[in-house]
Amino acid sequence: MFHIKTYNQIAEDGLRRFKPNEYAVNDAEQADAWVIRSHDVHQADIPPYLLAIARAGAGVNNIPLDRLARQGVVVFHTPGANANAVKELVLASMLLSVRPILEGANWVNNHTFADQTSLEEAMEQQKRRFVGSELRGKRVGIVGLGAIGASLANDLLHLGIDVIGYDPHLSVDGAWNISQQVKRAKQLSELLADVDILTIHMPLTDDTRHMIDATWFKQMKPGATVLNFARGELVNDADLLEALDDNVATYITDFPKQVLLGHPQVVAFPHLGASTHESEVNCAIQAVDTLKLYLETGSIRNSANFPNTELPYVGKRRLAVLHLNVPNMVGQIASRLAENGINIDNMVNRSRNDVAYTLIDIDNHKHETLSVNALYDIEGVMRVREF
Ligand SMILES: NC(=O)c1ccc[n+]([C@@H]2O[C@H](COP(=O)([O-])OP(=O)(O)OC[C@H]3O[C@@H](n4cnc5c(N)ncnc54)[C@H](O)[C@@H]3O)[C@@H](O)[C@H]2O)c1
Ligand SMILES: O=C(O)[C@H](O)COP(=O)(O)O
Repeated sequence: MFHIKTYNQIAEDGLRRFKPNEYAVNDAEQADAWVIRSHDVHQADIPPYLLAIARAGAGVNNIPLDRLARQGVVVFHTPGANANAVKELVLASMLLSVRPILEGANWVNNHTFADQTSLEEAMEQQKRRFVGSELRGKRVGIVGLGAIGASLANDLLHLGIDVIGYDPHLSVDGAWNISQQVKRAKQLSELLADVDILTIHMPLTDDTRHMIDATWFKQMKPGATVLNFARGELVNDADLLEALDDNVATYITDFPKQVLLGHPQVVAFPHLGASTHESEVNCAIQAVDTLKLYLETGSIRNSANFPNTELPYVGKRRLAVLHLNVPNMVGQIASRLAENGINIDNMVNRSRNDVAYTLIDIDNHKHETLSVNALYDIEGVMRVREF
């Protein structure tokens, strides 16, 4: 029986995939794994028995990935599972940025009128205040062409928008998802100087924190809009406030900051990007499925801190070893097994940055002689599991 603890609102459709005879959800403090959304793991105590954390969502900046990797805790996330929800909110925000839709709705809802005739007269008189423009023909710059950015780029083309993208780390597979009509900026400056709307879809990391600052804003056209549905900490708020007094007309974000609240040129949503039923279900299902795969077979899919490592589970005795990515680990593991008279039937080893993972299927009938302690004795081994 595995024990699972959840943080935040995780869709029932996902949690139902934990079969009650094999998993207990939120019934014990000592959980083998957590399923979370934006829960801040940086501040959490990580118990030694915790095997994995599954983030039902894309961004993993709320999780100390490297520290957990060195503690042998595998972190999973759900790439792409909420991309459509975010894209649709970004599209809505782009429409809000060119037409004073909210202002018009607020005006009509916040007034009282003597009768229908006076309502209609007031409307006809006032509607000139709410004239906007159209998205068609505008130029949009997208920074980060991953799951959200790529899908957005393709849809914007269908709306008659000129799209230019920038992503220095774009994978070949990622590039295949993007229409050839999306222009590619080789330098960020090519994009910034030229767009009416800039939208940010890159992750928050130590390299990108506060990256969007005066050097970006100063290159932008007067009257430009900036959309940030990625993370608040990507932006230097002081520089943004100066830019709003200068050339940037509007900032629309999913990540409200105290210093920006109430600013007449800022529209902020309470982190609603992934908050659709469809996206919450997608994320929960993907998170639970990858977590179950790991807990039940040792295979790692969609991890954010360990290499993806899959070995079809054929019911043989299996060892799963999380270890540092240093020379001769596989050799030492194989020697220890040989010393115990154990024959390796199948094996896979993958590395990612400082850590690595080795999955070994061994001959069933020899298993009595095995002691995982023999593997823990190897320096650099973080965790050994047996199946
Ligand atoms: N508002 C929300 O509710 C919500 C929902 C999902 C994701 N997000 C945020 O959006 C981010 C992107 O999500 P995604 O699903 O598209 O992730 P993704 O991993 O599919 O795409 C991120 C892209 O950013 C690119 N990138 C990395 N560093 C870059 C840089 N310095 N300049 C330009 N591009 C860079 C990567 O190469 C990648 O293609 C997430 O990391 C998360 O922070 C927010
Ligand atoms: O990175 C993400 O997936 C989003 O920010 C969604 O966060 P949430 O799951 O807390 O809504």
